[in-house]
Amino acid sequence: MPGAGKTTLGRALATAFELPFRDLDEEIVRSEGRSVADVFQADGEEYFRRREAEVLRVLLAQQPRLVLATGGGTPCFHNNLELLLETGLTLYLAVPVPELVRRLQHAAAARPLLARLPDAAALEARLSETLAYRQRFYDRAPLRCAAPTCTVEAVQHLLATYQASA
Ligand SMILES: Nc1ncnc2c1ncn2[C@@H]1O[C@H](COP(=O)(O)OP(=O)(O)O)[C@@H](O)[C@H]1O
Ligand SMILES: O=C(O)C1=C[C@@H](OP(=O)(O)O)[C@@H](O)[C@H](O)C1
Ligand SMILES: [Mg+2]
Repeated sequence: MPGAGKTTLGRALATAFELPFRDLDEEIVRSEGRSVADVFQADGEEYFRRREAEVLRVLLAQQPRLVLATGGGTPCFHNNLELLLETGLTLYLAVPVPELVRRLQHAAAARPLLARLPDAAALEARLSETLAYRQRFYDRAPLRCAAPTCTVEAVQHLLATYQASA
């Protein structure tokens, strides 16, 4: 979900694992030469999702070993989840909606699907609806950590347990 901490934790995990880090939104921004908000505004969500799927495929083909922070919607469109499950190890950051609201209420403008909502109650309603639809995708990730313990150390522990059971 937006605000779950994918970009923040992904960067820290990449440092800890000494792997390159990429943020899919940043790759789209680089490829498009404009912000995510501008892409949504000028060309709409369908266009953004098409570019998101294309940029994801190019990135994974070019750089198979990396830590990748996706966007919150990435696994829910264009079979991206199947690709992510086949090519890598996916981690779902489960963060309760009220905590997402706390993190995003002053930063929603940069996230077009959450922009222009009148107040925190509307933001909470939008996030709850979005999560209710997306949960089925997020639950397919083999690794999951729940706030407030989505730390580098927690993920290292999760990975060790996962690898020991593989
Ligand atoms: N573990 C955390 N605890 C509290 N705030 C966090 C945490 N991780 C990220 N944040 C804050 O939440 C906001 C969204 O983080 P970000 O990494 O951009 O999330 P995402 O990429 O999932 O949308 C930022 O303001 C960030 O500083
Ligand atoms: O949840 C979503 O559909 C989106 C999340 C955003 O990324 P973050 O999850 O990093 O905010 C970005 O990809 C776009 O605004 C759409
Ligand atoms: Mg992000």
